[in-house]
Amino acid sequence: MTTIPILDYATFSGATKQDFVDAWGKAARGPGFMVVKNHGVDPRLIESMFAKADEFFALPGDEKAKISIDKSPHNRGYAGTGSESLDEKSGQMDQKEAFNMALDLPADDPRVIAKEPYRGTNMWPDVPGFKDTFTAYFDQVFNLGQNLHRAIALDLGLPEDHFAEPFVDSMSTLRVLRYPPAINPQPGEIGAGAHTDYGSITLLMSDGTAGLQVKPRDSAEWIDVPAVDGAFIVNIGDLLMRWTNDIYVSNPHRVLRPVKERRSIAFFMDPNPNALVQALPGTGEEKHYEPILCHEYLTMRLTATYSQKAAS
Ligand SMILES: O=C(O)CCC(=O)C(=O)O
Ligand SMILES: [Fe+2]
Repeated sequence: MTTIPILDYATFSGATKQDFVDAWGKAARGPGFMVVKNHGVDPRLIESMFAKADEFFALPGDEKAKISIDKSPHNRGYAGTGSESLDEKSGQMDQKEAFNMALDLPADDPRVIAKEPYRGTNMWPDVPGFKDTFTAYFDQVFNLGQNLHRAIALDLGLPEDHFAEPFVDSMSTLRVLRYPPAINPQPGEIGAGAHTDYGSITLLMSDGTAGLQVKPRDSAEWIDVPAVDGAFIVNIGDLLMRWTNDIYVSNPHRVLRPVKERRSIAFFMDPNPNALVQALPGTGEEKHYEPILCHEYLTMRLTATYSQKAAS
């Protein structure tokens, strides 16, 4: 039976640094999911994130619709309940609402003017302190993610700063999610359909309400991902699986419809849109994937997620 390991980030220094790297490597090759505690992200900031997300989700529908993701070519803004299907084959729309933000570039940035993929400005709701809280959280979690990529590099026998460059001006996305409670949930009813994440790693903070499950590729069973108070759930995404030529595993996961409201904060750590993701040195002679640009891969996956709406 697969278990989701708990890693202590405080050990990633000094005499115990290699222990953390080894624990990371084992988790990344196995379930592809781990709990990371003592991560250094300010607990008061996490609390503020949930508070600001609650204020936002409580706004009237027409207020949230003003910043609809449909108006953004850059995957930003508000996605309403029933607008996404992470499991395109299920025929079910996800029962969740969400708000996304990413690197904010001014309208006169040459990359915005040139209409480079995923380069643009955020759409903010009219909630006092929302932008500052989200921006501060984005920065702290991105910093943690960069440090975790140092552990990844060491585990793969690469220079510790190997991943610094591909994450300059990254297209990482911060997303808050709210799953409304099911009045009378039926077996198999989902909040978020089975899927793998698209990027490098995801750092997820939940409010502790159960529902997230993972199905390791070698398992027929869905396993509950434990909610450890204040800790991040970190999982491997598809681009890191491609980068490591399948040494690391990006595993399918889903969220069951909760009986009480559930909120989570996902930080999808994705490289620079123009980063070329191809098998890293030392990951084997036989290449399992064609090299792909980060933005090409993301567009392919996001199009599938939203296409159900057009079809329905
Ligand atoms: O809300 C969660 O716990 C997980 C959400 C998720 O897997 C996703 O948005 O990719
Ligand atoms: Fe996910």
